[in-house]
Amino acid sequence: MTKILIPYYSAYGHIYTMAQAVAKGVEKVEGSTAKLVKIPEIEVAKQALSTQEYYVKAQAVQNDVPEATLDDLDWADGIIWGVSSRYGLMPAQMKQFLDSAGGKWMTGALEGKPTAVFNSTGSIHGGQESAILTTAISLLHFGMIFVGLPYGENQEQLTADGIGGSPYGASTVAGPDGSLIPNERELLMAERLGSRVARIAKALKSEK
Ligand SMILES: Cc1cc2nc3c(=O)[nH]c(=O)nc-3n(C[C@H](O)[C@H](O)[C@H](O)COP(=O)(O)O)c2cc1C
Repeated sequence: MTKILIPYYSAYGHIYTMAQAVAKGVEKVEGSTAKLVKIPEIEVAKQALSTQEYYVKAQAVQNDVPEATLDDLDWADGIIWGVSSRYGLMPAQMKQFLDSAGGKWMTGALEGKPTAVFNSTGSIHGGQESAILTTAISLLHFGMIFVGLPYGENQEQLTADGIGGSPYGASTVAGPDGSLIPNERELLMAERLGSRVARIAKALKSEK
């Protein structure tokens, strides 16, 4: 069985919806299984956001998703990270989790595992590419093999419409007020990203 972990942080639910599409893509690859885990909330954000009805509702929907642990990283043959943009970068929640994984970096536990990133922003030019590419820097420090989302498999990218998706990874535009939901084309690209990582993880595993 090829095991693909999908650790994500989603304050308002868009990344969670994308994560489900990524998982669907993983499971389309024969012999692959996907596990969704949410990155733990940080105290300062909990205090700031728990008064927002929209945040509370989105968290309730994710109640049954287990929290990510460092052991999950060992379990996985491939890891696809769900990272929304915070000032053009990954959220502090995700950075804190990665920082807590220093032991995995030291032992090289993640070296050679394929990895990818999907994203959500408020606005079209709010930093989808910057958040994905800067997250890739950390993943390369862990020795992971970064997997993108090629045009050849994702013709939806060849558009001037205000949708997500780039050669760097799948993404969605949530809208400045968060009122948009991931559209069909964005979900399809997220699915294909899941399949691509699963296929690569399966091939790498068979070589061991
Ligand atoms: C502190 C903070 C910083 C943000 N920074 C950006 C940003 O740089 N660019 C952008 O387009 N959206 C930004 N947003 C909007 C989020 O990216 C958007 O709410 C998120 O993609 C929605 O995903 P979620 O529903 O999974 O939380 C920011 C939101 C917050 C709360």
